[in-house]
Amino acid sequence: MNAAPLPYDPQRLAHCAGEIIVNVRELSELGWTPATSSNFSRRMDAAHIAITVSGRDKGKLTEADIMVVDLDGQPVATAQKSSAETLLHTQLYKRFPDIGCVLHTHSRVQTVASRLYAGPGHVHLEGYELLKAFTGNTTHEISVELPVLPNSQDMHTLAAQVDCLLDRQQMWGYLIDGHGLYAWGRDMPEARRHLEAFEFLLGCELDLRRLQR
Ligand SMILES: CSC[C@@H](O)[C@@H](O)C(=O)COP(=O)(O)O
Ligand SMILES: [Zn+2]
Repeated sequence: MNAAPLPYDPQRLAHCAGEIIVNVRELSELGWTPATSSNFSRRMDAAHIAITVSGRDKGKLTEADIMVVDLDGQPVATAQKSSAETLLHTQLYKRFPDIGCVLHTHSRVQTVASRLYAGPGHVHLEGYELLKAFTGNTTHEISVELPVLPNSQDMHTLAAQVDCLLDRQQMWGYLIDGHGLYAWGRDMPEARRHLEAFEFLLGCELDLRRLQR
């Protein structure tokens, strides 16, 4: 008996999975995905998202660790369990049709910064040449407020907080207190550039705080 045809293009899944695997291996080598933390996704088409399976070692991903969900986060043609934080990915894809990639990491710099700036609720980034790494910015003479949200194990609570922020401002990422960073872009290179820029700028802010004490 023939199996039912897949509702997505398997070659597109292979392409997206390959992109996730290669990039996440590099991020893991930097120490940004400790202890199976972090999750990653890529838009495949208008209705399907390739996303990491929950609980996998992100430094050792293979194609078997990437699955497909729909825009409501429901698994498609698989019994695997997607990331516990799937809703934080799908809310972005649903809301912004041009977002193509969402990256979430737990680096030490991101985690320490999230603790230090949870009180004010944002990290003020100003005067850095690297602010031009964020799409749309053409000068260092601007400021970017990176939001810091309270952590929660309830993804609906977190997603509601993110939605409130997205109603008010254009943004390329946010921190969650004691947790890590979400960053995104239209494709993998853009999302990765934003993620690396946040990591670098947060590292600068932490160094400045230490040196100015
Ligand atoms: C291993 S602790 C980190 C998790 O609780 C979570 O924050 C995380 O980033 C990974 O969850 P996952 O379900 O593997 O996508
Ligand atoms: Zn996480």
